[in-house]
Amino acid sequence: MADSLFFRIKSKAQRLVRSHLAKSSAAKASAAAATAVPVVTPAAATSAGTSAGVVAKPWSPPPGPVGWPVIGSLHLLGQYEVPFEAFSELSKIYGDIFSITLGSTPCVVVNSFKLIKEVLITKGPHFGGRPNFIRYDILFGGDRDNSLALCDWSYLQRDRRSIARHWCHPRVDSMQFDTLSRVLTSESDLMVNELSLMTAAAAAGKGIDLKTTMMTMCANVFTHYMCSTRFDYNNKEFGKVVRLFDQIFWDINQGYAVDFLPWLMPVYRRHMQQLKSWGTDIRQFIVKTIIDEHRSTMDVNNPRDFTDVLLSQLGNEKNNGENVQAADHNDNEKQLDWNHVLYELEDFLGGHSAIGNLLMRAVGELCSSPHVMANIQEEIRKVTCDNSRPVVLEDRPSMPYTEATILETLRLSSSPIVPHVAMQNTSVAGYDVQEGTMVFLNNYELNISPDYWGDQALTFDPARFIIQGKIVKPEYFIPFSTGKRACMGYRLVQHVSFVTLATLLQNFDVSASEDVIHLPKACVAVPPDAFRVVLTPRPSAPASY
Ligand code: HEM
Repeated sequence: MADSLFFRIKSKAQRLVRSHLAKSSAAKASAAAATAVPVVTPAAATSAGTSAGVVAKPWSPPPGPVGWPVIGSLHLLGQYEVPFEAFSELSKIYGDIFSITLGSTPCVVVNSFKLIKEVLITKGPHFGGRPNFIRYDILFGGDRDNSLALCDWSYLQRDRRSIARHWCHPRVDSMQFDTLSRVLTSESDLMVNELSLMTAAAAAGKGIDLKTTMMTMCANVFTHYMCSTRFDYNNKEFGKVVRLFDQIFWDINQGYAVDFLPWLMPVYRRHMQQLKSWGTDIRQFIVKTIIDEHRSTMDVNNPRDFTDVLLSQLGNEKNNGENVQAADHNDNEKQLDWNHVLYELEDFLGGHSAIGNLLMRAVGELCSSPHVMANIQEEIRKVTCDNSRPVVLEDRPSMPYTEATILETLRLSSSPIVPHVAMQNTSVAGYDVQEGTMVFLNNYELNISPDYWGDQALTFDPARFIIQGKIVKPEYFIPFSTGKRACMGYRLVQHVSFVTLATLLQNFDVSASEDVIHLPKACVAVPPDAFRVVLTPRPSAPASY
C-alpha cells in the first residue's frame, strides 16, 4: 500500500531554497541551531532518562554528516536518483547506522538487516510513529491519524488492524479465501474480454493502455471482494476514481522538499489543494456507491462482507477517538466512529493501486526478459493441462516460477519502508536516538546489494528464489517490512498479483511498444500515464470461462 516516501528537491523548490539561503543570514544563524544533529548535554540527558544523583552517560547519537543551515543535508540526497542510493553511499563513510538532518528534522538511517530488525522487532514499540508531513494530513481529511499507514501507533491502530485481519489474510479453508478465489476468476475473465477487444481494435504492433485496464480490474477485485460491488469497465465515474487512486499512489511515492522544509508550502499550494480534492472525490464516491447502500440493507448480526464488518463496529454516531481509546482494553468493545470506518475502507480499497502498479512493473520487466515470460507460460501449460482451463488461485502453490517472478519484481522495485519515528528516547546499536527522530530503513540496500544477492544482483532472475522446485526467501528479503507495523495487504498482493499475471500471460504475449521502458528506481509506482504494451493473443489460450 501505501507504502513509500521520497524527496527529490524539484527545481522550483531548489531555486527557492537557494534564494532563501542567500537572503537570510539571520535565519541561517538560528536555523544552524535547529538543523544540527542533536547534541544533548549531559544535563539534558539526565532529564531524558537517568536518575538524579547518578552521573549521566554522555548522550551519544550515531555519527553523521553535519548539515547546512536551513536545509540540513538535503543537498546530499539531491545528487542521486533516489535518496536510498545516497544513504548507501553515506553508510560507506559512517557505517551501518548514521545520523542525518533533513531540513531541521533529526533522522537516523539504518542500513544493515541486523539493525533494521532491531528497529522493527526488538524495539518495534519504541519506533511506532510516522513522519508528521503536512502532505499526509492533507491527503487524509486534515489528519494523518485517519490513515492506517501514516498514523502514529495507538490502541486504535491495533484495533483497526485486528478488524481487517481475516479479510487481509484469508486462510486457505476460509469463507474469505473462497470468495477471493471466485472474485479473481470472474474479474480476470472480464479483464481478458476487455483486453481482447482493445487488442482487436489496435493497429498491428501498436501498444495499448494496459495500465488503465489492469488498474480497473484490480479495483474491481477489491470492491467485489470487500464490498460485494463491482463496476463496468465503461463506468466513467469509477474510471475517474481508479485514476485518482493511482495519482495519489504515485504522489505518495514521491518525496517533496516541502516535507522537510514546510516554509516552502506557498510553492506547493496548488498541488496540495489538488491532493485534498482527489481524496474528497474518492470518499464521496465510496459513500455514495458503497456505504449508503450497505447501511440501508445490512444485518449487524450477519455481515456479508468487509464493509458490513466495518459498519458493524460503528458505535454511536457521536462516538469519537476518545471513546475508542477508552474501549481499547476490552477486545469485545471495539468501536469505530464514522471517520475510522470511511478511511479504513478507503485505505484498503486503495490497496488495489499498489498491486496494479506492481503488475505493470512485472510486465515492464517481462518485456525485456521474454525467456522469463516463456518459463511462466510453460508452467501455466503444465498446471492447466495444456491450457484446457484458466489459472485459478488454488494453482498458486503449484506454480513457484510465477510466484518467484512476482517476488523478483518486488525485490527490484524495492518499495521503501515508510519511515518510522521514535516515540520515546531509545537507542539502536548502542547509539542514543531521541524521541521524534525519523528513522529510514534502507531496504534498497537489502534488495539490491551484491553483498546479499551476489554479482548478478541487478539482473531480473526469478530463479534466484527457487531451490529444488520450491520458493525459498532469504530472511533479509522483507518487501513488506516486518514487526507490528508491517504491511497488512501482503497476502492480498500475493494472491491478486498471481492470478492476474498468470491470466494475462495465459492469454497474451506481452512486448514493448517503445524502445526503452523506464521503471523508476526504488519505487513500486510507475507514472499514471505509463508505457504502452503490445498484447499478442495466444492461440492456445482457454476459451472464456
Ligand atoms: C506492491 C504491493 C505492496 C507493497 C510492496 C507494500 C509494502 C508496504 C510497506 C513496506 C509498508 C510499511 C511497513 C512498515 O512501516 O514497517 C506497508 C504498510 C502498509 N500496507 Fe502495504 N504494501 C503493498 C500493498 C498493500 C495492499 C494491497 C494493502 C491493503 C490491501 C496494504 C496495506 C498496508 C497498510 C494498511 C499498511 C500500514 C500498516 C501500519 O502502519 O500499521 N499494502 N506496506
